Amino acid sequence: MQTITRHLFHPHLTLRTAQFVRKSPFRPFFHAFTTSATMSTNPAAQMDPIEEAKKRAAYKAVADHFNSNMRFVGIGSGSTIVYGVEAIKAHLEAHPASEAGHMIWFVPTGWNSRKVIEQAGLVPIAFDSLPADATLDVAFDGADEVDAEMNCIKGGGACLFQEKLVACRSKKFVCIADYRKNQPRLLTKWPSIPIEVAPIAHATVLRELKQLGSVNPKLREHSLAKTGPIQTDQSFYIIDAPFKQLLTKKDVQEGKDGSGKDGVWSVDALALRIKEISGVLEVGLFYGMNGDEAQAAGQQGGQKPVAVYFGMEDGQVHVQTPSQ
Ligand SMILES: O=C[C@H](O)[C@H](O)[C@H](O)COP(=O)(O)O
Repeated sequence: MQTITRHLFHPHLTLRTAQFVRKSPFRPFFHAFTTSATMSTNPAAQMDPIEEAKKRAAYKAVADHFNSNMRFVGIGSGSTIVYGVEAIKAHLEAHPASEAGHMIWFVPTGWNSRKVIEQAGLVPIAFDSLPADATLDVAFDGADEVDAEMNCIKGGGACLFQEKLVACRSKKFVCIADYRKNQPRLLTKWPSIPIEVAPIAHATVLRELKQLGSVNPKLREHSLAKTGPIQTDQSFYIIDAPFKQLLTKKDVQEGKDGSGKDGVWSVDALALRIKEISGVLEVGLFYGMNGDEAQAAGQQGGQKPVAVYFGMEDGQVHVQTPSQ
């Protein structure tokens, strides 16, 4: 963890890191890094309870879903996944993959994710360098909010497009989060849906989102306004679109209308509708099938996690699976 923190404050990265920290959705990333640094340099210091919750969840998720025989492992983005990489590194120190006669390639979901992989001494492989027939054994990633049906909002750190590519190329996406993310419906505590858009199309996408019922969707900008919009790893923009709380499948089965009337949408209907807008690269709603369901249907992987590990306030880890 010390090396990760040192790397983030390396002079070459100062500007990018500072930009990363300033805007609010990225602050938790910075918080995790600084808190972790405090933890590792001052053993007497108390760890932030939220960071403790993330760490416990990450270690349990890795213990349950990672092993040294794996070949390709996806690594998501954000403050929580840092603990997942820490847990993987610890596992590999005790059970080296070389003893199993091979190496493990770690597939990042963006620039920051790749740096976390590298600083842990693990070996990254770019998504587009994967062998054509390779399916990832597992992908670990965080989320901004998770509903009762394990739909997720992602993209608070602007990495949703590559995260979705990696999740859909993995046998299973395992989500790691703290208790604040565990909500009955999406958009309960997390305020908006991140949407990655082509810069030239941002104004028309904003207009269409308003027509779909989004109240005051905004282009995500650096807090220093003159530095302009945040750019993703694809050099695209992010729009944060608030909507009314999203209905689950169960809500719809019980007769609620999630077709967009009066701005009330179900997760699936809204995700599909937003994806239809010209200029949208990807929407930060992870929904539909999980990896197990996708493989049973002859596909590679799914957007939804097969399990969500929530670090709870009481020190426990709650594991949510589709059967619950
Ligand atoms: O774009 C960022 C990703 O979707 C993150 O996985 C998500 O924002 C959760 O981040 P954190 O672990 O920092 O809460």
